[in-house]
Amino acid sequence: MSALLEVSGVSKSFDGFKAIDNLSFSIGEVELRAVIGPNGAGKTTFMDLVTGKTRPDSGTIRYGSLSRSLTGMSEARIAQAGIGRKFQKPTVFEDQTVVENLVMALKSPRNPFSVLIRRPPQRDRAATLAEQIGLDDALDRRAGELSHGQKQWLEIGMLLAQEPRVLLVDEPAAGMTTAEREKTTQMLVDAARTRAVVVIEHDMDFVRRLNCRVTVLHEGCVLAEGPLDHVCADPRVIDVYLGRDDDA
Ligand SMILES: Nc1ncnc2c1ncn2[C@@H]1O[C@H](COP(=O)(O)OP(=O)(O)OP(=O)(O)O)[C@@H](O)[C@H]1O
Repeated sequence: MSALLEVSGVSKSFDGFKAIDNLSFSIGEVELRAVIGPNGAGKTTFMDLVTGKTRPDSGTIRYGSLSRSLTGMSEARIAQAGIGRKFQKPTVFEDQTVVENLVMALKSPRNPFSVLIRRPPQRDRAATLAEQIGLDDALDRRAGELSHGQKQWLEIGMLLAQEPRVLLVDEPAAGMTTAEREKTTQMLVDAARTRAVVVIEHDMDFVRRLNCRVTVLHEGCVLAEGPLDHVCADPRVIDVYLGRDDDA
């Protein structure tokens, strides 16, 4: 499997504290990966480094066919290059409808007025995305009226509209009902059929349903990696993560 994203020997300290410590991590072109680990393990900082929000002190992050490292690029340029990120809190345009949100997010052309003049290809593409995220019966509803779970799906749809090659998703299941979690699992599994999807999650039932390779981070580096049952049986993982009631 060829790597789409390759993090090599990356370190990042905050005020002398090593949040990421010589981290090496790679993900394939088409892959679903869960990243788990105790609080403070460096999961969010890892995503901040990949998206350019935070600059590494050392190491390289290579992506796709780009010959240069992502580490010198701006956040906007990294996003344009095909790395999308979903934060924990949904950020949708509450006053716009579902279809308007999706049309605005479409890769090109980025023109909100196309919704008003109902340019068919864009509306059609938005409707297809709405179907993918289970909101096809809510196309003309204001995003502000949606439930928390539906807003999360809308944001996933808006990210998919950008046609990312890598999608980074931070704790998608937080605050969702069981039914919403199951739907979200399916959405991420489907999204990973054509791209790389990396999911940070604490909910182990959710991770189990993703049925994918798991990377366990601890103190800023990879503690274990492999199928969920394999990493869950690792005494080091039990010791630092699963065995601790406050983290599991
Ligand atoms: N901007 C920052 N300034 C100072 N310290 C930071 C900063 N960002 C992260 N850290 C520290 O780096 C460490 C790793 O934090 P990070 O948020 O990446 O962990 P995490 O694995 O995502 O944790 P959680 O599961 O609680 O979200 C923590 O000790 C955190 O306090």
